[in-house]
Amino acid sequence: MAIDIPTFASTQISLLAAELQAEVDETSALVSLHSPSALQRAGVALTNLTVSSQRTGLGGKTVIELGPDPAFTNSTDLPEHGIRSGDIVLLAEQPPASGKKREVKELERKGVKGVVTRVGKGVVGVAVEAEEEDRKELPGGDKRVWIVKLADEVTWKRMNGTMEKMAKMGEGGYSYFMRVLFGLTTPSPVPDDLTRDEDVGEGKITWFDQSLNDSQKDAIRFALKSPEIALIHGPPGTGKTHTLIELVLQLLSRHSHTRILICGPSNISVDNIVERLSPHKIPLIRLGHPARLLPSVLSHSLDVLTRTSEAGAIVKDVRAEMDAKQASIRKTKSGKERKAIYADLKELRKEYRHRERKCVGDLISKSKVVLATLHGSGGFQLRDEEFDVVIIDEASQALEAQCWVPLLTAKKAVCAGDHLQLPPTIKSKPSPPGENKKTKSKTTTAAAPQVQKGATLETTLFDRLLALHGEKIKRMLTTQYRMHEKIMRFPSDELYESRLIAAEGVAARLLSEVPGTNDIDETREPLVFIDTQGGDFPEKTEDDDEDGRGGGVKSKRSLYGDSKSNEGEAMLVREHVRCLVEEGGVKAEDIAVVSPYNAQLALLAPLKDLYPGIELGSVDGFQGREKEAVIVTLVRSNSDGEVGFLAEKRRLNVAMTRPKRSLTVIGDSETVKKGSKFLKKWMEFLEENADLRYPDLASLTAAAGDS
Ligand SMILES: Nc1ncnc2c1ncn2[C@@H]1O[C@H](COP(=O)(O)OP(=O)(O)OP(=O)(O)O)[C@@H](O)[C@H]1O
Repeated sequence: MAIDIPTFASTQISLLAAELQAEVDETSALVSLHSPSALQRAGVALTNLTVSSQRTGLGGKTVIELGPDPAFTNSTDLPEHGIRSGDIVLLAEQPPASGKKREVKELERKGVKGVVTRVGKGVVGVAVEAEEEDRKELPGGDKRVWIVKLADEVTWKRMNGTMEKMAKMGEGGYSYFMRVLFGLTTPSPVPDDLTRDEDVGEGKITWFDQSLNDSQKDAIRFALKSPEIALIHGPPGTGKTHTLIELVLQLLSRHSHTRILICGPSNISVDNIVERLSPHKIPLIRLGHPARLLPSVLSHSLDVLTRTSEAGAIVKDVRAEMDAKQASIRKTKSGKERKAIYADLKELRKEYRHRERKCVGDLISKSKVVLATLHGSGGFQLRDEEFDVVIIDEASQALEAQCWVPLLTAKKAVCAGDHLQLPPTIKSKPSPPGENKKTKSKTTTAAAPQVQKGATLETTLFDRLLALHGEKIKRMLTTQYRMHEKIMRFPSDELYESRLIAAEGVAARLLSEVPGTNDIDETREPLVFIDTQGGDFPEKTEDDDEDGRGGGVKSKRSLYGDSKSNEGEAMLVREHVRCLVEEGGVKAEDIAVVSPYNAQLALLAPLKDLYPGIELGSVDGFQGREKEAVIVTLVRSNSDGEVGFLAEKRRLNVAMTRPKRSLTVIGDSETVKKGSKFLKKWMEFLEENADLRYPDLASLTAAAGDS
C-alpha cells in the first residue's frame, strides 16, 4: 500500500525516539544499579585506568591512551573486559564503588565521549570527539579514570535528521525515485525475461567473473536494466556480495562517468565489499572512523588518505603544530598555561578542519566508488556529492530510516538482502496499534503528525518494497555454495519455494572428508537430531534471585532478561563436541555451538577453555557467519509447549543455515512441535531425514560424572 511520506517520516521519528530511549534506559539502569567492577564484569566498562599518553590521531582527533592504574595493581595487563574497538564510550574520573546512585547524565557532564581506537593487552586508546574537546578539559594527570560504553546517538541523530527532512519536504521536493519507493507512482517496467546478455541494451555484457551462475547473471542484468529500484534476494550462501561486486564492475564499464555509493548497515558489511573490490584497481574510497575499519581496508580510508596522500600535505603542518601543543600540555603544571594551550588547540583544530575539508573534497571527487555505512554516508563529506546508483548490501538487516540517509538524494538503488533471515535487533517494545505517540520532531506544530497504525522498526525497506511492488522488482539468487544438500533441503522447501540448488562442490561434502578428520558416524552424517522428548531434559528460567555469586554475575544476568537454559541439553552439547573433537578429529575452530538463548551459552562457556577455538554464539549474533559443523541447542522443554522466540521462522532459518557439512540439532520435539506449524514441520522433517537419537539421561549423567 502506498504511504504518504510525511506520515511515514513522523512514524519513524516516533519509533526511533522510543528505540533510542530504550537503549539509553538500558545503559542507565546498568550504570546506576551496579558498581564499576560489576559493570566491567558485565562487559560494559573498563575500570582503574590512568592516562599514559595523549596524541593527535587520524582525522586530527586527540587520542588518549589508557593503561592500568599502578596505584591499584602491579599488573601491566588490563583485566578481563568487554570493550572493543569502535565502541562509543564515556571517559571520566572513576566514581567510588559504593555511595549514591550514579546517573548517566551526571557522568556525561563530567566526562568526555569518544570512540575506542585500539584495545591491546595493557592499553586502550580512545579518540575523543572533536566537539567534546572544544567544550571540556580532557582528563589527565594521575587521576583514576574509567570508560563506560554508551548508546550510539550519532547513528540515531543521522536517521532522525533524515526523517525530519522527509517530513518537511513537501510534494514538490520528492524525486521520481522517492515517488516510486513510496508507491506514488509505479516503477518503470523492466522486461520479465532478460536471459540474454544483449537484452540489457548498450552493448552486449562481457562478464568479468566467468564463474557467475545463471541466477546471479540474471540478477545483474535486472539491476542494470531497472531504472529506479532492484532488489537482489540472496538466501544463505548464494553469493550476494559476489554478485554485487560484478554489478559494480559492470556499472563502471558501461559508462565512464558513473559514480556509485555503496553502503551497508555495519562497518564489517562495508569492509567486506572494500576487500573484494580492492583487487580490481578501481578508484575507491572508504569513509568512516579508522578505528572501526578492518586493517586490510585502511589504505582506502578517507581519513588515512587525508593524512598520507599528496592532497593531504596541506593539513600536515597544522597537525605537527597540534602535536607539539598536545605534548606541552602534559609538561605544564599551571592551570592558566593549560587553559591557554587549550585555547590555541581549539583555533588550530578549526584551521585543521578547514584544510581537511578541502582535501576531503578533492579525494572524494576523484573516486568512482565511495563506500560508507548507511549512517556514515550522512556526514559532511558527501553533502554535495551526486551518485548514479546507490547500492545497499544487507538491506534486510538495516532500519529503513538508516537506508534513507543515502537514498534521500538517490536516483536509483539496488538493495541486496534476505528478508527471510533476521531483521535488525529492536530494543523498544512495539506500541499498541494506532497509538499516537508524541514525537520530538521539530516539525510538530499545533496538530500532532499522523502516525501509521501498528508500524514497527522491524519492517525493513526490503520488506516494505516487496509488499508495495511485489516480485516484479526482485530477483532471487538460487545456487547456494555453503550447505550440504541435506542441510539445505528444509529451509529451501519451506522458505525459498524449493528453488535453492546446492552447488556441485558442496552438495555432498562431509565432515569426514576434511583432512585430518576420522570417519565416524558423527562426521559421516550431515544431519543429526538428538531428540530430548520425554521430560527428562527440562528448561530452566534464569532468575537473578537464585544467584548468590555477587553483582557481576547478576548484572550479566540482567542483560539476559528472563533467558532460558537447559542443563541436560548442555550436557549433550558437551558430549557431542567431545566426540567430534576427540574421536572425530574435527578441529575445535571448525565447530560452532549456536543457541537462541544467551543463558544457555553462558552455561556452555567453559567449553571455550576445554576446546580453544570453538565458537559459542547466539543465533542473532551468528547471522552472516558459517562453520563446517554447527550444533544448535534449542533449549525449550516444558509441558505447555511454550517456545518463546523460537517461534520466529527467520531466527530458525538463520540457525539451521550456518553449517557447511554438519548440522546437529538438540531439542525436545514434543515441546517444539507445539510452537508453530513451521516448527512442527521442521521436527517431522528431522524425524524422517536426520540421523535420529534418543539420549538416555542416566548414562549421560554417569558419563559426565566419570569425566
Ligand atoms: N558463482 C559462484 N561460483 C563459485 N562460488 C561462488 C559463486 N558465487 C558465490 N560463490 C561463493 O559462495 C560463498 C558465498 O558468497 P558471498 O560471500 O558473496 O555470499 P553472501 O550471499 O554475501 O553470503 P551470506 O549468505 O553469508 O550473506 C563464497 O565463498 C563465494 O566465493
